[in-house]
Amino acid sequence: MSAIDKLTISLLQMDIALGDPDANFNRLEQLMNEAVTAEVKPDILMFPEMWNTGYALEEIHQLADKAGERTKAFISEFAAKHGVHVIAGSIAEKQGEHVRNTVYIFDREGKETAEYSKIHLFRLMEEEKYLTEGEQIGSFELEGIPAGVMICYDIRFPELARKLALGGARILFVPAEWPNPRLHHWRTLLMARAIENQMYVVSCNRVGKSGSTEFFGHSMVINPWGEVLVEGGEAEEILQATFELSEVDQVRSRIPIFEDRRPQLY
Ligand SMILES: NC(=O)CCC(=O)C(=O)O
Repeated sequence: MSAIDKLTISLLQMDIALGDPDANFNRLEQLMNEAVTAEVKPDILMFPEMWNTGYALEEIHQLADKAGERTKAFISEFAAKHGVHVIAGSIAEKQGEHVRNTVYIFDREGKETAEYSKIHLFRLMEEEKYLTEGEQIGSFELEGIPAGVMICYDIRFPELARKLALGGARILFVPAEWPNPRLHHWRTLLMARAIENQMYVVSCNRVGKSGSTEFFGHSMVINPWGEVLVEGGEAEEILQATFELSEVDQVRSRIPIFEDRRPQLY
């Protein structure tokens, strides 16, 4: 059993201004202030992929946050002030000569506890031409709960989700910028990752347009049985779900796939 059982998460399904970090920081701050109020106090906030710049890849080396300093200061202060965990979407982060697509995780005290850089770069959006891939998987603990994080295209690689699950993950977080016309893939892959690994899958996708590319939202929280607890529409919104980690144990003991695996054969 995990340290705490019940968690409430708020997903900030936002539009992203292409190549305009100031506008994106301002919009995100407004949404964060709407998401955490005296009446509503989620345990976790989560944002979409590359929310600081969008896919402004040709200018990404100028626009990326240097060592993530601006993002880290901003999120850390908010997390500590409101006592909330933050899965800070991902940002374009500059480290020396390299720009990576990186997610930072903050705890309720505002301390950064983990980071993960996308390991599978998406050629259809030319990420591999401008970005450097990460070299480590995204395993971490959130208040004693083993968890994992993958970014967008990563969900097409079931081996990665399985590795995180075998490492103990009970929740998988997926920030994304997943566009039309692949809604069917988005929903199916997220549900598959939840069902096959019997864990919660929590995804936050952006909305809006970038040139001719349209992003459809449909952020989702899916339980370990594969049921969708909440799903966004196609406009900006804050989605919320409350779930119990003990459901992971219930599903895993009902159909014990982790005991029945035959990895010696495959
Ligand atoms: N930002 C991304 O990784 C997009 C992935 C995507 O659209 C896909 O179909 O895969």
